[in-house]
Amino acid sequence: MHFTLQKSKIAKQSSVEITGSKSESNRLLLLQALYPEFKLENVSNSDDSNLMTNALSSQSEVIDIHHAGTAMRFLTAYFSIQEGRDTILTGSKRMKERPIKILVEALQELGADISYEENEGFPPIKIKGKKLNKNKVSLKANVSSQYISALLLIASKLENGLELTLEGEITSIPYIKMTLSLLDEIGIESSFEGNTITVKPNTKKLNAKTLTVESDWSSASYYFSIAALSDVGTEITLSSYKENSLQGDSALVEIYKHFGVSTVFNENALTLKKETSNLELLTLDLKNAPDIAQTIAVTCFALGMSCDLVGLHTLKIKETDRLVALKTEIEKLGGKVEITDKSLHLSTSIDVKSMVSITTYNDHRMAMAFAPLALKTSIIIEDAMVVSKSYPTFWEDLKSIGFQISK
Ligand SMILES: O=C(O)C1=C[C@@H](OP(=O)(O)O)[C@@H](O)[C@H](O)C1
Ligand SMILES: C=C(OP(=O)(O)O)C(=O)O
Repeated sequence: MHFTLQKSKIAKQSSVEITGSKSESNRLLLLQALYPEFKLENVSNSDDSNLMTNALSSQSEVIDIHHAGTAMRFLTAYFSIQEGRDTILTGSKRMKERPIKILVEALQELGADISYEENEGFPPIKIKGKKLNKNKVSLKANVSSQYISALLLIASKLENGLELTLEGEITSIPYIKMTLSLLDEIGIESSFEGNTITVKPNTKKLNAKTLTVESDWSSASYYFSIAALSDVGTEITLSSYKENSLQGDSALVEIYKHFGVSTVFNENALTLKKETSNLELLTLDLKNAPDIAQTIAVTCFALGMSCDLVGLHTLKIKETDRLVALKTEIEKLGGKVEITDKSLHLSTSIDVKSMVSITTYNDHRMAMAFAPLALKTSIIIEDAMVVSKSYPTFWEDLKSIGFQISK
């Protein structure tokens, strides 16, 4: 279904509640399956977290995880240690193109029994759950941190814990640290020194407690963009957020200062305020926050700013090739974009074309990143419900703050 967003203006003050982080939820749901003694609040209502919940309680042999990358990677590790159980993990057409070999080889090295059902190195995979008897493994760390988090999540259930050696430059480090912090919150010990991560084994019951998931910072990014494109003085309040977040995308607070967006924390609420700004060339390395690259590129384009975004080497293997998708769609709107396989350069643009139809390529973040442009011009977002992968109420929330959206 295509949505038309008429050129809109938002209220001077508005507020939006966003549910729990998809990344934190998917980790905690897996940990809860391993350690049922703790409870969760503010779990993400995203499709990807629902798929994770259903997969963890499913008794079927074949589990289809659709487009959910973290769920695919985390469940590969989880089912590898479900002794005596056979599972086939499959997914969407795109999921079958998203590489998993580095994780599969690391698990096989630890003793797992995993084979490919179609193409080597890619889902679907067949996992024969068993006890893993080794505790040391090395893996390449520059392709996806999700492989590393997957291993860390099951590590405490291995007889001797786990010692992981990370090879090469480590990408998306905040996501690895998030995994270790959540292990620490539930009482599992670990250390991360240089390129070695160790996790201690655990056979005890953990102390029962309730963990409240912080709301999703990647979802918040679209409001940072909306604030940046709004009139000076506009305020948007988002909840529930913490000043000391486990989510690397909280770097938005610093990054959006370049666009004249200031932020104030008040208990669990975060208020964004548009101030005046200088529209200078922006250079950013996003290897620690890849999921906000699309938001930032579109904000720059809408404000007529040029930017150099680097550290984008993981974007090609996400829901779509996000570098190619960004170039194609920004150029439809009249922008000029140059890409390599790890960077994007946007030249200053003059006008944003009106009523352009944005293709979203089964990528929730393409739909959400381009939506704020409706503050500048009318725009069509194709296959708009793609947003449910991470943020199902996105369109209702946008309407509630003044966006004019019709089918
Ligand atoms: O661990 C996680 O929750 C995630 C890690 C990142 O992936 P990469 O490490 O593959 O960049 C990020 O892009 C993804 O949306 C969520
Ligand atoms: C890359 C993402 O998700 P995943 O890898 O879990 O599919 C994302 O949400 O932007």
